[in-house]
Amino acid sequence: MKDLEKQLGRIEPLHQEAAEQTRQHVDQLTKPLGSLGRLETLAVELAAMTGEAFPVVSPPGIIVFAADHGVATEGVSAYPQEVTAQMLLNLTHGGAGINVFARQIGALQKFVDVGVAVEVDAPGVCKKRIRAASGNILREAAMSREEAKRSIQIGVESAQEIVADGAKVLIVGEVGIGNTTASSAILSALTEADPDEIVGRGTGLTDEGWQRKKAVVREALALHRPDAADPIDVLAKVGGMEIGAMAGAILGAASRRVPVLLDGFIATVAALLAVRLQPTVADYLIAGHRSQEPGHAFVLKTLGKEPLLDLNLRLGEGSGAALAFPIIEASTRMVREMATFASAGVSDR
Ligand SMILES: Cc1cc2ncn([C@H]3O[C@H](COP(=O)(O)O)[C@@H](O)[C@H]3O)c2cc1C
Ligand SMILES: O=C(O)c1cccnc1
Repeated sequence: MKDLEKQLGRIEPLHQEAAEQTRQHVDQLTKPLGSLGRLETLAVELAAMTGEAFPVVSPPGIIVFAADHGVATEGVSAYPQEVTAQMLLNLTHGGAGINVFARQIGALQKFVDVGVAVEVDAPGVCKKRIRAASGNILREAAMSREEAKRSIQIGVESAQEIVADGAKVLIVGEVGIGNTTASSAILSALTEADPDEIVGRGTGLTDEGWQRKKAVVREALALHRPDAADPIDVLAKVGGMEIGAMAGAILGAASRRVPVLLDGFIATVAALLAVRLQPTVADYLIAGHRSQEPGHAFVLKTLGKEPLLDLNLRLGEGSGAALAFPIIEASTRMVREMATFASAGVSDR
């Protein structure tokens, strides 16, 4: 995507010198060699991403993108479409799960409407509406190619804005009734995964609803035949605007050397889209948690990422990533605040 490259610039390779400096420093801290396990590798990864041997990850920035899905009328979600707009309003009032966890970690928060069916009039909503809900993928494309590109562009810009506001790590989240259906279709299209293996119950479908959802994904893929080698085609035909925006935001953060802490199934499918658009973005991703949605384990494996937490969550909104944030913050505090054997006068081996 040429315009995207122009807008992003290059996503820089990892900073090996900073990583090496951190690795050496971690080995001088007052603890048995390697005893802080994954925290140690995380600290080194964060140095490689940011280019700083003593990285800072606070404050994190959380962007929640909201959009509706035409396919929601096909009985693929346990909840009705109007919940998307209602949850967007709830987010601006600070009452959603992600608001609570965002406050807990002192995060900057941004809520972006990229295509909710009914416009929400609230001062906290950033209005970047592409259209009122995507098309029903059982009958038509989710959106045009131009609209898909626009969703990515909005994501890039939103990330650049929150980074300019001071965010040191990016978390992307979403609300959009029906978006686990769209994410499953994207994942199947990009990886040829069998819908039976990756389609889950989303918000809590009954057995019957779950079977219907699998059939919907299968039929939508058979109708549109998205081109796996063309991520924009996949996004346009079976995706969603908030998923495109999340992919764009992930690219936008990485282009500023800002690490991305991934949430659940939907956010991680967006990350896979981003990786297919620009493979180097993979170096800037940390998996926050593993969601209950079966496709999440699959997409994490495809990306080669091991999640920090496994708490049986299935909420989305960025919630699992926000809950994982204190772990990455701990890794940076370890580097910055622990004494070394030399400074503390503790005997080395
Ligand atoms: C009250 C409520 C709050 C939510 N917050 C996130 N989601 C999550 O559930 C939806 C996806 O699941 P499905 O594909 O089954 O519709 C998305 O809105 C997602 O963000 C919610 C869902 C509900 C009902
Ligand atoms: O894993 C997720 O992100 C998820 C799962 C179910 C419903 N909403 C989000």
